Amino acid sequence: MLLPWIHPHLAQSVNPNKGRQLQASQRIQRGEVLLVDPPYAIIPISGVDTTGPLLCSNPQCNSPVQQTTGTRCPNRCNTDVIWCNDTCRDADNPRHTFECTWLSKYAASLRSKWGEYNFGMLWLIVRTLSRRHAEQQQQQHDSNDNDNNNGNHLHLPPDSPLSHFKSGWPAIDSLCGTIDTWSHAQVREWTVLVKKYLSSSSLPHTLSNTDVLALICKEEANSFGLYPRETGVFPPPSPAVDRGEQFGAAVYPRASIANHSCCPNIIHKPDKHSRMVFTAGRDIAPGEECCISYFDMTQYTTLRDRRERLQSLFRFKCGCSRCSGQEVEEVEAEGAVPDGSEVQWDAFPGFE
Ligand SMILES: C[S@@+](CC[C@H](N)C(=O)[O-])C[C@H]1O[C@@H](n2cnc3c(N)ncnc32)[C@H](O)[C@@H]1O
Repeated sequence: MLLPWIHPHLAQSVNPNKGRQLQASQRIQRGEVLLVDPPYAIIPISGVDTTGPLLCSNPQCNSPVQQTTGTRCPNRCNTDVIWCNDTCRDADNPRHTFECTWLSKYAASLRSKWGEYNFGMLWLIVRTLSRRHAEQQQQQHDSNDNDNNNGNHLHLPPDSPLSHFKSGWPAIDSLCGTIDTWSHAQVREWTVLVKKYLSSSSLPHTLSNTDVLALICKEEANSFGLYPRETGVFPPPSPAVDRGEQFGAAVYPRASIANHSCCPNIIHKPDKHSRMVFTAGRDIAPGEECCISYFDMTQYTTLRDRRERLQSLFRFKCGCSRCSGQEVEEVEAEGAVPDGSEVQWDAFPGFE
C-alpha cells in the first residue's frame, strides 16, 4: 500500500483570504521532506511521443509502464489503460470495472468531439468516482471497520501528524472550489458534459448531477499536473531549467491544501509512484505559511504573465511579497506614488 507521510512540524490552519493553508508549527530546515501524498485519482497524459511510458492504473502502484511490456485491459477499453503486470491488474479489478464500460463507450467520441483536455478532465472525475466506489465496497466488506475518525481510514495513532489531515473521499469532498468561482460559460459547458457523460445513468455512482458538477469545480481548482522535474525552485536557477513535459494529472487529498506563492518556500515533484513530495526550498520559520508554485516559474516571470496565469486557471490574485514588491516598483516607475502613501496636500490647507 502506498502510504502518506507528513512532517511533524507541518500543520494546517485557515487564512481569512485564502482559506485553508499549510503552516510551519516549528522551524523547518531547507531540504527536509514535508509531505508525501499518494494520489486519490490519477490519469496518464501521453505527450508528443505517444509511444512513451504510461502510468500503471492500479492506485496502489501508479508506476511508469512501457507500452510494449505492460498488461492491457482484455476489453481494450482505452489505449491509455495499462498495468505493470497481471498482479497489478487483478488488484485494480474492483476499481477498473467501474470505469471500463464508460471508457469503451465514450473515450474515443469524447476525445474527438470535446478535445483532449475535456476528455482528461472527465476521466479524472471518473477515476475519482471509481476510487470512491472501491472505497465504499471495501468499507462494506470490512465488518470490523467501526472507523469514524474524521475520514481517516489509515488506523493511525492519535499523535501521528497524519491524524490531523483528512484522507480518502472525505478529504476530496472537502476540497475548495465552488460553482461561483467559474464563469457562467464554463459552468454551462460542464453542466452539458455532466448530463451527457457523467450522470448516474452512465456510471454506477450515487451522486446527483449537481454533486458531480460541484466535484468538477473542486477538481479544477485542486488538480496537479505531473512533471518529471521539480516545480517551485526559487529563485530559479540560471540558466533556467524547466520542469519537463507533463505525464499525468492527479488529485491529492493533502497536497491540495497548499496555497500558491510566486516566491514559494516548498519545491514539489512526484516520486516514482506519483506520490506528491513537498521539500523545503529554504529554511522556514515557525508560523510561516508553506506555499508551492502553481506554475513553472521559468515560464511565467513577469508580474503580468503570472497574474494572467493565476486568474485564468485559478481565479485569484496573488498577494505574495514578490508580487506586492513588483507592483510597487511598477507604480514608482510610472511616476506615481503607491496607494496609501500619497499625500493629499489639499486636505491640509494650512500647510501651503
Ligand atoms: C489548491 S487550493 C489551495 C487550498 C485552499 N486554500 C483550501 O482552502 O482548500 C487553491 C485555491 O486556494 C486559494 N489560493 C491559493 N493560493 C492563493 C493565494 N496566493 N492568494 C489567494 N488565494 C489563494 C484559491 O482560492 C485557489 O483557487
